[in-house]
Amino acid sequence: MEETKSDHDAVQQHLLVDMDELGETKQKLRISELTLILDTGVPILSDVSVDIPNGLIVGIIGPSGSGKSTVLRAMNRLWEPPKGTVFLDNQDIRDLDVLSLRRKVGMLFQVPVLFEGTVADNIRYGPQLRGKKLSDSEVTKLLNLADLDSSFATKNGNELSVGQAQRVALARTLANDPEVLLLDEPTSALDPISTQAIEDTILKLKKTCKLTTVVVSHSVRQIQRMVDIVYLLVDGKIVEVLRPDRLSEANHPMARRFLELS
Ligand SMILES: Nc1ncnc2c1ncn2[C@@H]1O[C@H](COP(=O)(O)OP(=O)(O)OP(=O)(O)O)[C@@H](O)[C@H]1O
Repeated sequence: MEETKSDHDAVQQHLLVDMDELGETKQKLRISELTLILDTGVPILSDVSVDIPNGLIVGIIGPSGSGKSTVLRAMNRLWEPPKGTVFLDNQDIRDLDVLSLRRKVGMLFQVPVLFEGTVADNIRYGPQLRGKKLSDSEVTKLLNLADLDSSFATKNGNELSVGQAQRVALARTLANDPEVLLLDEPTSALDPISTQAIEDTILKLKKTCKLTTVVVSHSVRQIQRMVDIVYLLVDGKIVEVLRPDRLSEANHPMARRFLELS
């Protein structure tokens, strides 16, 4: 059945989240009625609206294939959303230079891919594109932020575990001084220790830098540990918006099933 504007409003009104209660009302990023229908006529996203308040961590969860990554990729134009659907600080991201958008809205993927060269080369890469050379102490600071010590700077990517490589990828993203961080199942390939290091870093960045973060995760536990607001996506539609401590109050049958099985 097609979702209408009033269905969307109903979802929003049903919110168990009071944005004022969360203390931040300014929207850093906003997705408004985003729809993707493939040429074959298959709908992938239907009228998806997501508010991402400044300085908070927003989670997007839902069954496999529900469209979570597509929503995330729209936020830094890895998938080009239609005009008038995604806004950063109230500016349509389609009107922004794509490279500067991706610097402001950094992304971390499920599996880290490091460039050839040392860890320090990787971390220096982004700033270098803008003509800035990070000093050794700046590289160390970024490594420390991602819970790695300075000895990693001279290592090569192929000497690292996946967990360490993911932390380097995080440090590399942070080197661009992003305003928003997009995390696409950032710890699903990692052991519990590396998972905790990534989660702790994100929580620290929220506290110290008020970094706005959007995380797609299959782990309900991770969502409960990290996020302020949870959007539940089912079959390309936002069906619930909840606080992480109130996930059990989800009404949508598919959302309930997903949460029970997770
Ligand atoms: N440009 C595209 N062309 C064809 N199919 C697409 C395109 N973009 C997304 N899809 C399809 O849309 C659906 C949603 O994909 P997406 O990766 O966003 O879901 P997901 O919720 O992140 O899934 P998972 O949890 O398994 O990673 C999938 O069936 C995918 O194959």
